[in-house]
Amino acid sequence: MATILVATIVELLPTGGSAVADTMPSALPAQLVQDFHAAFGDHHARAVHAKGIILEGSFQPSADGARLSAAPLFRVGVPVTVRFSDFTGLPDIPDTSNDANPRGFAVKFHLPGGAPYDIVAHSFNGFPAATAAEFSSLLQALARSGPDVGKPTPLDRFFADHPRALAFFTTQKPPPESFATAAYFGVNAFIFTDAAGHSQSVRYRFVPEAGEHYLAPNALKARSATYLIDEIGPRVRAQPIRFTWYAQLSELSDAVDNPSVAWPENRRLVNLGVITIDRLAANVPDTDRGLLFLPGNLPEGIGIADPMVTIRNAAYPLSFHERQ
Ligand code: HEM
Repeated sequence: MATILVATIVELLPTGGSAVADTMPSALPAQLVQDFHAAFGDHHARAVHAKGIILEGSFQPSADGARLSAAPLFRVGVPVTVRFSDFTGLPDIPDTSNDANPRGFAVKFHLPGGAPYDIVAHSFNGFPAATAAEFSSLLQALARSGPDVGKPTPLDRFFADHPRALAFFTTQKPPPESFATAAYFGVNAFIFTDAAGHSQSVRYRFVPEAGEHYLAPNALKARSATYLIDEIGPRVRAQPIRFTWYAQLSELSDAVDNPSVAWPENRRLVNLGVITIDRLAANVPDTDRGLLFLPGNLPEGIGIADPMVTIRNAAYPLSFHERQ
């Protein structure tokens, strides 16, 4: 049944992986959710980043954030809910697995008045595909490349034509010591508009106050399949976990619609403020099931620069409804 559905949707899709495809409100979001299921199985959980843990805290803005965007968020501290996660749609993926990279970091800012603002980031400064349509092709190649498939697999062929996808899967950092010791990247670009109406494209990054620490192979061997989930509770009870949130400012030559290319490291980073995580949430199935982070939930003063965000924003609720 699922195969027939996917085949039908594939016929409806525009061919190729152009940015134009990402602006179309086509069947692509539904296709992408099916692609995740084909690649990872459907476990009645998040289609991807299925394994995770929820914590609570607050955001305190910096003065520089308010200069860059008129968003009220940068004028007042607000509570946040965050969820750290492992990659793939496998709810029981071992935290020690390399396939669990990149790790996820999603933040929900509880703004005054109740309007939501969400950021959904991961621990790699880039993405394996330039557009959502290209990402769909990658997931389909992955799904068709099981251990019994002869070489070159569809994934090998995809990598041969898409070196950035190969780099994504082969240059991840080792598993982190803790979810609190990885840096996270927003990857897609957004537009900040200041009080005078001046606009600037930015990409987000979250830098851990505890420093970045990753596990050497020997140390990893001693860790359990749930070491990240087990570690974060005692850590946050002992002391708050902090991340500084930065906006990386684009320059004219930086593409805002291709998250597979990281912007040069010499681009200016503006400190937007600090996220302080100070307690575990009630990590019961109802809480996790009811939590939806939407990358297109934006406050006034922040807009979408990368069309991939629009497709993501349509795909996440489909997965959310499936897992109710
Ligand atoms: C076309 C590109 C993408 C698609 C189609 C996609 C799709 C999805 C879907 C369907 C979910 C599950 C939503 C839910 O059930 O609540 C999800 C979750 C997630 N995605 Fe994406 N995603 C894309 C790009 C990205 C990018 C660029 C990042 C990181 C920069 C990212 C990071 C995450 C994370 C961390 C979660 C877990 C959120 C949570 O904790 O609830 N995704 N994605």
